[in-house]
Amino acid sequence: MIIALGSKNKAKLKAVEDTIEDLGMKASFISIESPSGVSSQPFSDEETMEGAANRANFCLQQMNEAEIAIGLEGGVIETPFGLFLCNWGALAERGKETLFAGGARIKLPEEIAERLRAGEELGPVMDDYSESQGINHKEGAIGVFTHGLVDRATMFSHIVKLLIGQYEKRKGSSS
Ligand SMILES: O=P(O)(O)OP(=O)(O)OP(=O)(O)OC[C@H]1O[C@@H](n2cnc3c(O)ncnc32)[C@H](O)[C@@H]1O
Repeated sequence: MIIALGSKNKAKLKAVEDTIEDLGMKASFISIESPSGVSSQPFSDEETMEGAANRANFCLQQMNEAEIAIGLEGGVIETPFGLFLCNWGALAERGKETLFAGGARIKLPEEIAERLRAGEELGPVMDDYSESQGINHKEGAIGVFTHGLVDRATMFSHIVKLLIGQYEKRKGSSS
């Protein structure tokens, strides 16, 4: 079985690799850059979900050899308690309804939230905050603000498991 991923982001690649290994799946995976079709900093669950679904569907269209394609998208969501990280995954399969799964959420510190509300993107803001480069490919904001206990790859691997689990359940139900 071939699984396609609609991104070249290292944390997302690791999440899919780790999941295939953890689940002992007989699967190989390929990845291509896929457009999200939403703003570069999604600001709601709906926009983040749409980005994930667009990436998965684009990827499946481009990759004929793939049975399923996964799109993973990061965003933020405004709540009465502050601005929270939100992450979504979508799994596309030919002729079937797209499956969705959401990831863990944590509140962003107000100094980060204010910069996002003013129009900046989380990736560069996190690099600036951490005095590092490419945090979105490494531990991510979730890793930085959980003292490394849950990094971006771990958070996304949970989403990928939720997607593969729903896919397997659907496959089992229809056979
Ligand atoms: O290559 P792609 O797949 O586009 O990965 P990305 O990290 O650049 O893009 P996302 O669509 O996942 O995230 C949207 C924006 O939010 C940033 N972002 C999201 N989650 C983040 C996190 O946990 N840490 C740092 N930046 C994050 C990211 O860098 C983008 O600027």
